[in-house]
Amino acid sequence: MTETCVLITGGAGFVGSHVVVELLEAGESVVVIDNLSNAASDKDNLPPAIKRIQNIVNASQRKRLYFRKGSYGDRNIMDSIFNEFKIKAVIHAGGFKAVGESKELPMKYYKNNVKEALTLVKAMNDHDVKNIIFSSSATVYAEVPPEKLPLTEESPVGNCSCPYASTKLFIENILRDVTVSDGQWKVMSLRYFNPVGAHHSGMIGEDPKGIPNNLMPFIAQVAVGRRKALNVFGSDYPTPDGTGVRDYVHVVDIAKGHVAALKALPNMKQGFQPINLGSGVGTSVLEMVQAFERASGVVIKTVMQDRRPGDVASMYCQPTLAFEELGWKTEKTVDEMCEDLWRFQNQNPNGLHPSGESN
Ligand SMILES: NC(=O)c1ccc[n+]([C@@H]2O[C@H](COP(=O)([O-])OP(=O)(O)OC[C@H]3O[C@@H](n4cnc5c(N)ncnc54)[C@H](O)[C@@H]3O)[C@@H](O)[C@H]2O)c1
Ligand SMILES: CC(=O)N[C@H]1[C@@H](OP(=O)(O)OP(=O)(O)OC[C@H]2O[C@@H](n3ccc(=O)[nH]c3=O)[C@H](O)[C@@H]2O)O[C@H](CO)[C@H](O)[C@@H]1O
Repeated sequence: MTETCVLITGGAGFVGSHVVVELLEAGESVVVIDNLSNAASDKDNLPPAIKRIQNIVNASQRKRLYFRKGSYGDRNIMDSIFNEFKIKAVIHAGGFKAVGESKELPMKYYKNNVKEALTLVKAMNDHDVKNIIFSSSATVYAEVPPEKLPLTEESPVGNCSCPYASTKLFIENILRDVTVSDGQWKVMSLRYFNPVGAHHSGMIGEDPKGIPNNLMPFIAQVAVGRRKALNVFGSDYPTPDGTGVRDYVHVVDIAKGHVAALKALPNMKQGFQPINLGSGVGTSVLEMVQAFERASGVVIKTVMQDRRPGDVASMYCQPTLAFEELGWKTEKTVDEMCEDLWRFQNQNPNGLHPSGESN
């Protein structure tokens, strides 16, 4: 009999790998499609992230995990997956996400994130798979004055600060339009705020290529001795300590949000639903540094710098809709985010690359 599975694109990546663990633990069978464009690979073509997931979960859960190497934009591979398995829903976590690179190479982002996603959606439609959970981002929100915080799903979107952000909004709009044209489609667009941390086991976590752009991987690499000091981008923001404030959320909480979304999908009142995944609490750069120092026992050297172009002073969400619609709220604290990230960084000072080198 054909096995019923959840298909996840980008399942070897940071968020995707944590989602896969939570899905398996929730009893789902899971097919991962990833082209390993931003995930470590091994000679046998089974990426280290997938091997490590196999070690985290138990034997019966391991049997329910399948990996296919390829692009979600490759119609032949997608057809073969939809023919081989009965896919009950797709979690679309694959794609490119580097803000700076997207400004230098916008076409690369529009092709991979938007054009290839069209192929995925068309393949789903042709195989009558009409349930999708999309990895969207808080970056779709337009900048608002501080008095308009927290951001709700009704807050204005658009005016995107970079091509990456535009691709996320394009995909949301495509999916929304598809639900309007065909009432059988159910789409949940999960707008992540700042996912950080790692799995409690220390086996999987964020494995950025080159110099990290984001705060927490950078702090972790300073702590482990790979970088000399953290550049704090801006100390004159209108925030309590002058540094930027964000809504950090543990990646395992984010992953659990996908399991909750999967359960809620069949009972959705409307075809398209954006949902914020955040804690609702803002934490400053210096507060994150202090939390990481507590978790690691390492003093993080900081150097105050000018503001990073495109950054906002403060950004955090109102997460009440996630609780109403999904019964989801964050459970893990900033200290747990730092403790788990530190465990992962300590156990894997050079990331997940099998040769031990940074990828
Ligand atoms: N991590 C964040 O801070 C964050 C915040 C908001 C939204 N998101 C979104 O969440 C998703 C996952 O982010 P992440 O942090 O896990 O990134 P990631 O780069 O670690 O994971 C993405 C995965 O997708 C794969 N991929 C890329 N293009 C592909 C293609 N055409 N076919 C198959 N696989 C492909 C990559 O190899 C990688 O393993 C992305 O869509 C990202 O835009 C991430
Ligand atoms: C402009 C930009 O890149 N935006 C992306 C970044 O948002 P964010 O800017 O929210 O996340 P981030 O981790 O890059 O930065 C968080 C905070 O730390 C500050 N900071 C960051 C790095 C550093 O070396 N020093 C430092 O001070 C930064 O100015 C901000 O105040 O990540 C998000 C995912 O989590 C989304 O992908 C955003 O699109």
